[in-house]
Amino acid sequence: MLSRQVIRFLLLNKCCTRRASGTALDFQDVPQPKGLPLVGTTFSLIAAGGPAKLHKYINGRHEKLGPIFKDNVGPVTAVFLSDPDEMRAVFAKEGKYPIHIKPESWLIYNEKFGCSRGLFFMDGEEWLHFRRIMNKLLLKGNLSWIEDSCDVASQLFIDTIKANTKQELPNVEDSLYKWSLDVIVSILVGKRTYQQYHKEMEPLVQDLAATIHLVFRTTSKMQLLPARLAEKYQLSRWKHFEKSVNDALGSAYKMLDYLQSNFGETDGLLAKMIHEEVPKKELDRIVVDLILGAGDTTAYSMAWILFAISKYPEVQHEIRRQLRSDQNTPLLKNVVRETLRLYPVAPFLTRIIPEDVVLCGYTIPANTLIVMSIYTSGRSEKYFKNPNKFIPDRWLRNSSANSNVIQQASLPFGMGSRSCIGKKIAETQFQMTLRKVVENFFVEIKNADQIENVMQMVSKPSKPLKLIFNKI
Ligand code: HEM
Repeated sequence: MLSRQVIRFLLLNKCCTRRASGTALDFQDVPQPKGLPLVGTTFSLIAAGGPAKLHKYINGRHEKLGPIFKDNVGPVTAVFLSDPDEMRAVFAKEGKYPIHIKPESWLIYNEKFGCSRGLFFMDGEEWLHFRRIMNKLLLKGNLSWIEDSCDVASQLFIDTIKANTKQELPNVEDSLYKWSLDVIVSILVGKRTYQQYHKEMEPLVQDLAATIHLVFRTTSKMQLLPARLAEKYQLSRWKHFEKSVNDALGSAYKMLDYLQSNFGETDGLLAKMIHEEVPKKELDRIVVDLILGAGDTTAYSMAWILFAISKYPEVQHEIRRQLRSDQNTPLLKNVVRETLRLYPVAPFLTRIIPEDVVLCGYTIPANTLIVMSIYTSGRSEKYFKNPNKFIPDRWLRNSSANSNVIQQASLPFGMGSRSCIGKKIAETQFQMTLRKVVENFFVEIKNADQIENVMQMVSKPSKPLKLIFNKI
């Protein structure tokens, strides 16, 4: 019998040969798991642990079927892809207005309440217009103002920890949600204003953190249900979801109104958007969605970073040692990269390509849903030596720890013109907070062995982390 690795090697080689000879196979030949018509493998997914295990379930499918397979997700046929080179081919064909899918429950909510939303929900010319403005403000040029804002917010987090040293930090998740919202509000109004007024804003930030935290729980509970039916029959899950979104949008708009009426003219993002003449209505939509988009992604990524450095204490010691001689040590950046490779909070990226595209040697018809398995590519043996090990130095140029690492094999923020607009904010806040944590504390974890990676809209630790911050 052929081993799994041999089968994978043959599949990969077959892809390359077909691509080189220019003879693509038909869509119907794309490998497919056995499943019931219509529901596809939904039942196998439930048996494998439900949506919480989706990334691992799809990873298992890739191990069996190779870098490409197709499967029914409910009534839709999707193509799953895990090879980084083939993903690059998808982004190369995504065109001027890349299309990604949005959670059905959110689309129904937006439709029901006539809710216009920010960048993630925009499409076509409208998306491109506002995306260009936001690229200029958040991804290009001098971004030292972002560092300044992250500095204030990460210091607030350190102060929270200082009040809880030598004992388990209670409600780590809540503290991290609060920290992620401190960052985004500080970005909106600028460092000086946030430094001066954060105490006054505290109840609003706490309220935001709580309501946004809840929305992600209720959205993930909608994952396996057909949202339209759940709404039509007013199932309790739908009702909880609808209420939580009302509350979260309500508190985000309340915060925005407060910031605009008091601090609209400061040196933060709000003032920069006004300067770029973003109309009030669109400014509100975009900013509210930045607030919502920042919450869970950064809170759980930071949780994974704390998990990683407490599980690998030698990494903590090394960061501290390197910081003494080089404040700009690449190790901070590489710890963040390595954490996001192993624990990407968004383990899948989606695209719908408006023309036929050849992937792994198969012709994929226009408008097919393509799901890129970032969790699987980030743990690919082809690109990462000892893929399941946490080795931050593998990202060093000319690293002996890993000579064949390539950027596109780990895409936590996506790729191309529709990649994450909050990437620089997130990277800056992680590095800055990590630096401050390591400079002030030695972090221990009491339950590392019990922590699994589960999906609840984003991938997160299965249990609250039991972290102890020892002052140094
Ligand atoms: C670890 C942190 C984060 C991760 C891993 C992450 C991941 C992603 C990914 C993968 C996408 C691309 C989706 C696609 O290609 O279709 C995306 C888009 C987006 N992200 Fe993030 N994100 C993070 C933090 C943030 C933050 C801090 C903000 C807000 C300040 C934010 C706001 C957005 C928005 C608005 C979009 C939609 C962009 C568009 O459609 O043009 N994200 N994010």
